Amino acid sequence: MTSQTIANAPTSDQIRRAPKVLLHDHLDGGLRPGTVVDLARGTGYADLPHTDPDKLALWFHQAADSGSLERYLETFTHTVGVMQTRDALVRVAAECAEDLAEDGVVYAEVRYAPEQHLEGGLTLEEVVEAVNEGFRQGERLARENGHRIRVGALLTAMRHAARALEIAELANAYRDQGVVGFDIAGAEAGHPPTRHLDAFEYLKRENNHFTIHAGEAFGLPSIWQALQWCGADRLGHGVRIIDDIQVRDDGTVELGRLAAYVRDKRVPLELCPSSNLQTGAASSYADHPIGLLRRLHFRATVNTDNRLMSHTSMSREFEHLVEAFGYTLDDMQWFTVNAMKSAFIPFDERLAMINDVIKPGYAELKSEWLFRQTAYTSASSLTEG
Ligand SMILES: O=c1[nH]cnc2c1ncn2[C@H]1C[C@H](O)[C@@H](CO)O1
Ligand SMILES: [Zn+2]
Repeated sequence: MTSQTIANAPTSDQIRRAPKVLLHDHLDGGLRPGTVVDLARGTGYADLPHTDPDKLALWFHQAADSGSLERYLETFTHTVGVMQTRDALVRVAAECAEDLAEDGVVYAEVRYAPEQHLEGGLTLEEVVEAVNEGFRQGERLARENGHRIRVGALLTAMRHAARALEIAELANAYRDQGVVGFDIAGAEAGHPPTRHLDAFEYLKRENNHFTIHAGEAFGLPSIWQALQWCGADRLGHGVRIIDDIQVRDDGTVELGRLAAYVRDKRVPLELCPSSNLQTGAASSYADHPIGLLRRLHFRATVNTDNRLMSHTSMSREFEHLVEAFGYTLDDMQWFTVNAMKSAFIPFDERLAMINDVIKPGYAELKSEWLFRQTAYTSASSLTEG
């Protein structure tokens, strides 16, 4: 790396303080390890592989590091297992909002599957209300600690199950009460999103928004179905769109019809680099398709997916990308504005976040960098003179 790129690289502290926007984060993939242990004790959940929080954190990370989406998803048995009571859901949601705010996230859409939290006798509505209460509590606590964050919920239906329409109706019912959209997740191979067309058609008739996990473990057909059959507003991951992009030896690039459609229509890609490394969708940060997709000006965004399983945060994701691609604060701002433009809240609110929070935040950090640069230049000219 040249001294120029080192001087331009944001520091860890700047990355953390930079305003960030997160569109793809699973509530049941982001618990604090200590909270999993506490909740298991409190609710009588006896199946945790460890009761020491550090050992448990390592277990989640290693077990998820399997190279297969199916095995990665098995680890959720334990987090979902301890999220079956109202108090547990409120606590997990509040801590999620606090942790994201502490990490410099100013806007987040956090998803979870209500149908997976009914074992303790809660109704779907009670699940949504508990999580909403937790998010509001976390936003308040964050504000008391000097951070501002807004968190919206996405309701996920599991693609192997048959409750998508019911969950879509639930998302619509809570639309103006903290729920901003709908998603489907779960193992991709063998579970095409077209099985849930009734849910997507219902949401379209209601002028509502949805994203679909597609193009993660399975390639282009899954992305094509999500967009052209189901009408997804965004792609959860979508990273395999790279299979429709040809880079020739002379550096020229050719987009296939689907990749061209995704770029032309500005379809947001909710890219999750660390998660992709764990499930085998990419082999290293430096080889992750995000580098090419950013260069080609796709509507790429950076996301965490599952902070517990991937031992990550938004700041960590950006640190990896800064190291792999030499990204600067300008690149971070580009990804952040892309994400804010792609959020499911109304246009005027997205615009206000961009103009009043994101741009001023980056301008402030860049001005710090300018002063650092002046100090660096005058110090080196003194030594050289
Ligand atoms: O990366 C993912 N791909 C597909 N499904 C996922 C991913 N991460 C989490 N999930 C599943 C497991 C969770 O229990 C569910 C709802 O958050 O969504
Ligand atoms: Zn996901």
